[in-house]
Amino acid sequence: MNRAGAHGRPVAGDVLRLASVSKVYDKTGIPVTALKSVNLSLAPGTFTAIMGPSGSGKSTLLHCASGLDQPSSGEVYIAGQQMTFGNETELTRFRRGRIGFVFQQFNLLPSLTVRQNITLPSRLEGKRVDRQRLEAVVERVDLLHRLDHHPAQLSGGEQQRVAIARALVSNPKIIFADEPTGALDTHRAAEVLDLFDQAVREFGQTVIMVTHDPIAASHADLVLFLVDGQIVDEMARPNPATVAEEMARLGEEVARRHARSES
Ligand SMILES: Nc1ncnc2c1ncn2[C@@H]1O[C@H](COP(=O)(O)OP(=O)(O)OP(=O)(O)O)[C@@H](O)[C@H]1O
Repeated sequence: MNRAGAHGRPVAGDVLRLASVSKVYDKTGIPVTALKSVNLSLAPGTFTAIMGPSGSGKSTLLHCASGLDQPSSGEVYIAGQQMTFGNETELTRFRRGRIGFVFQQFNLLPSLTVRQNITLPSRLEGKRVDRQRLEAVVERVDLLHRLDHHPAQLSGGEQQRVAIARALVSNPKIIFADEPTGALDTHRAAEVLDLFDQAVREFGQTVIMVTHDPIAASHADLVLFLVDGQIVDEMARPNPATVAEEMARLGEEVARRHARSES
């Protein structure tokens, strides 16, 4: 069980806590339950991967935990502060400074330089960018020589490193990464995963990442496995072979379950 255990008991100092978070999509009149009373707690300075078969609720979990979407019920806490799902302005304010994002498609602004992209969230907040932090982060992602370039002049891997620097520079409580290596070749993917490792070890960052890739997941301290909207298993000290095996096992279990419900 993850740190909160089956009952979602709070653990002092958690960076992320989900208490009985459920999500039902009901726009079309046919309700789809994507998350079923999920409890989860993450300690600071940890790297967690979320895996599961297609449609198991990984993206929904990431979106509800990061305030990109609103749970149907349950509570989300970031560093002890409850996320209030009032209006978009309130949520944006809550996320700023607390939450960093890294997406599969990088989401950089093409008209801005690398430096401007990295510092944009702080500038939107009206905060001065800490020069020392900026330098340390840019050096760590090895982009010092590219600060005045535009995203179109960079490779995919370099663009993702800009996105990671952007997420790191404001020193958020937690970084949510959605398939961050999905658009990269193996070599670039490894570089990006090493950066997450270093962000956790050197900067004490907390990272939670959705991935389909057992190799990417094996960089995490802990892998959580989702099936039908529930965390059904977890694996500490994962390696690519054990993660792939577990995914195969869960895939077979889901296929059997669906075959039974159809017969
Ligand atoms: N906006 C929506 N409206 C209705 N149903 C949705 C919506 N978004 C997701 N779902 C459903 O919720 C369930 C979980 O979806 P989710 O995208 O979270 O899964 P996932 O594990 O991230 O899938 P994948 O690995 O294929 O990206 C699925 O059954 C999906 O069809």
